Amino acid sequence: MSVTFHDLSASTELPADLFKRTESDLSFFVEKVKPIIAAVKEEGDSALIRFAREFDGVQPESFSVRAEEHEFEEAFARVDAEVIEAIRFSVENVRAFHEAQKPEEMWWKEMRPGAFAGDRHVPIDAVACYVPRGKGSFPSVLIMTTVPAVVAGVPRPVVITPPGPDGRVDDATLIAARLVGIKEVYKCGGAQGVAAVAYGTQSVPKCLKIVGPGSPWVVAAKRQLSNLIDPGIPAGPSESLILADDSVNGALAALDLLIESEHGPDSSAYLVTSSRRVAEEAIAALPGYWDTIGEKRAGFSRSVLGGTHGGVVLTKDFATAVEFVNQYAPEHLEILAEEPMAVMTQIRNAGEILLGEHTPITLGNFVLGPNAVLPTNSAAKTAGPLSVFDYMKRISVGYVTRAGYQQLATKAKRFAEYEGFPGHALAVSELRDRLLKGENHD
Ligand SMILES: NC(=O)c1ccc[n+]([C@@H]2O[C@H](COP(=O)([O-])OP(=O)(O)OC[C@H]3O[C@@H](n4cnc5c(N)ncnc54)[C@H](O)[C@@H]3O)[C@@H](O)[C@H]2O)c1
Ligand SMILES: N[C@H](CO)Cc1c[nH]c[nH+]1
Ligand SMILES: [Zn+2]
Repeated sequence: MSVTFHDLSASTELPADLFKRTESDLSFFVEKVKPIIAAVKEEGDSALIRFAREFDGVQPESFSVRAEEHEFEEAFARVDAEVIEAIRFSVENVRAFHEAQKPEEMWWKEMRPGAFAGDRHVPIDAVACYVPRGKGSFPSVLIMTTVPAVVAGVPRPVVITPPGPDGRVDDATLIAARLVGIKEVYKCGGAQGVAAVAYGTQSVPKCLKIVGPGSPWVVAAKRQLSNLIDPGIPAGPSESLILADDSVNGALAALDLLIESEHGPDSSAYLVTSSRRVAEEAIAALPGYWDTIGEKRAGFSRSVLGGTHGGVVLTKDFATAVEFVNQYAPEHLEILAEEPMAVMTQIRNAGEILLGEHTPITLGNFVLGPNAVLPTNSAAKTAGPLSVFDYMKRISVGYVTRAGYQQLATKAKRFAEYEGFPGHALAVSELRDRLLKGENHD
């Protein structure tokens, strides 16, 4: 399969079809997850075990829904020391980034003399972090979803993730959990995992919110259960745009186009450029890269870049390329340009922006520090990356002193009378002063 080439060089029109993702239509999955959710609600753990056998191919007779202490210890013995070191390195950077992002516990402002108002930032009691494991294993997603939970001070952060056929959690995912300080890891994924944390089962605690990316099964279940559990920012199949100007080596742009296109056939990835040379060099380079990355991942990348959700887009001019990015609102945006910082200031919609040829998306996915769980399917038009704020809520606080009271009461009484609330008005009338002095209402 060759790369899909969208030659828009003769027009400034941007066809709406190019902005569609596989997530755009979830109706098939929404219907299919209904009986799975109902079974978990009804049967709890026994449904989780049945689905783990059916969807994840779990073989062993004995299967614990919660990962046990010995499984963490065995994971450390089985994983290469350099991988453990890379996990440690990532945890340090991701923690430092989110600590810098964490808001003050409280802020106050004197609104008028003697009248104070502010916000408290309070962690959410119990948050579930979804770590996918279908087309790969994702210790990096464990880091991205749990580190901000710990930094925010969530009392009960829990991880859910599908088991492998051996009935175990991926080893590096368990190691990452231990290094972050997560104690509860449950072996359930897909729609059944989302239902487990929405309803609670014999083993799995009911949580207030779920964060983390997942397959359409996960996304559909989150939508279905959004009245029971806060589904967090939408994070579905990975997607990227590489925006390149004429200063760029097209073969380098193609290299970075590989990154998110190898996630799965449901991903989306485009190189967007106003340079015909860059477009042609990229198209020429990709088959050689596919030959080096193994059949499974090359197959995914080929189907994305040769299909209807990816490829190379050649625009009339660079301003139109920038406009394409803003309309698409990608999860990951990489800018390869002579002046990437200047181009960045023209971008209004993207989950993350990675600048220049030494900042490939791979660094952001794993080790740089910002969160790599980002809004997909154009949600970056209104939402940002996963952050400590997703694990906290604000509580507004007000305090008015005796000296500050009268000015506010006079104004509030006018509102109360206009809006037709006599009780509100009475509460700020002279009656209050009399009651405060110990007199009675008569
Ligand atoms: N946005 C991000 O930050 C980010 C990060 C990593 C991965 N991703 C995306 O997350 C997704 C991960 O998907 P995945 O498949 O690898 O893992 P996943 O864990 O999300 O999905 C696998 C689960 O889906 C369920 N499932 C599979 N087939 C089913 C069927 N026929 N019926 C019912 N349930 C079924 C099973 O429970 C299985 O355990 C990918 O699309 C990837 O692009 C996104
Ligand atoms: N690309 C994903 C976020 O969209 C993050 C990731 C993890 N592993 C590989 N990639
Ligand atoms: Zn990735």
